[in-house]
Amino acid sequence: MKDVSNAMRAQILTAAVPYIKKYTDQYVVVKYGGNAMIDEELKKSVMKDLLLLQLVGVKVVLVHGGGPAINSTLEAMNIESHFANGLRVTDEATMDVVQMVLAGKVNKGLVADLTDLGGKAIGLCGVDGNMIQVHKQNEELGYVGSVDTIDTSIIHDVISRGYIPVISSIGMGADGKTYNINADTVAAKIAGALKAETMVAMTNIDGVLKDVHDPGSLISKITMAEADQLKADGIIAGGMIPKVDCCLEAIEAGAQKVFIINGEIPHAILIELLTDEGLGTMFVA
Ligand SMILES: Nc1ncnc2c1ncn2[C@@H]1O[C@H](COP(=O)(O)OP(=O)(O)O)[C@@H](O)[C@H]1O
Ligand SMILES: CC(=O)N[C@@H](CCC(=O)OP(=O)(O)O)C(=O)O
Repeated sequence: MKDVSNAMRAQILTAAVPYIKKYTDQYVVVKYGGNAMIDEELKKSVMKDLLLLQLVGVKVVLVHGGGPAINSTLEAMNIESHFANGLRVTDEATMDVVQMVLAGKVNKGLVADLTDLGGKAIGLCGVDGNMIQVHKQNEELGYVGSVDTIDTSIIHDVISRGYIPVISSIGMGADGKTYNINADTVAAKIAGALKAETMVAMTNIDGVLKDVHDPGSLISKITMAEADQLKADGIIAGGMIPKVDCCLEAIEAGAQKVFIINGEIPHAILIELLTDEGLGTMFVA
């Protein structure tokens, strides 16, 4: 019995070799957030997958959100949450909480998980090293930043030293203030700035669906024109709109492989990248 399972394990590992070769030395920007990040065990399993990718030579960049964690902290502090077009209206008090939760609790939690699993990770936000420079998107949204430039030098440094950069979506304004940015947007901008070949957005749904209530209606491959049509038809709605927009932006910036996958499926990222079996939605030009 033991021999059979060992043989099977070896078969699975060697079957991944041609896929691994495709990604070796390539940047893979992973956006991880939302509800897919809530389950602690699942989170550890995702971190293990990222470490495996790093071990086989992939330059992993982890960009994280944490919307649900911000919501629950705001609620505990009796601060109301408001959103406009999927973006959090961020006054000064809300910004303090966003920074505390994202750059503190969530970021350090992910770094701790990666470290505990034997990996090497450095937690950063866009304020560190003035990495993500922003301007105020508009007055109505308050401290929400629109990205002007990304300085990738610190990302290169961290990766060259063998660490996974773990980046939270907070930017630095020319006015000396810190700004809240949607984490999908940060992932797409970083993918563009790094000229990454691959971006993977992990969420809590299988990908883009023709009918949001029917998991069988998954669209495995979607072009930019098709995505625009589905948005116009109201089929891509809510939180999926900014996510799809960011995927399209990554494609426009030159990424070849852009996916939305369900982070709640165990080892979804390994299955998507290292097997023939496409799990989620792949974006193509
Ligand atoms: N056509 C669609 N296909 C899939 N999900 C959709 C679609 N339209 C709207 N959605 C919604 O978008 C949500 C994903 O966005 P969001 O919750 O903001 O993700 P995250 O928190 O991971 O960033 C899904 O859970 C789903 O409810
Ligand atoms: C401006 C804005 O909306 N920022 C987001 C940042 C976190 C995020 O994007 O988290 P998820 O990826 O988990 O949704 C927020 O405050 O919720």
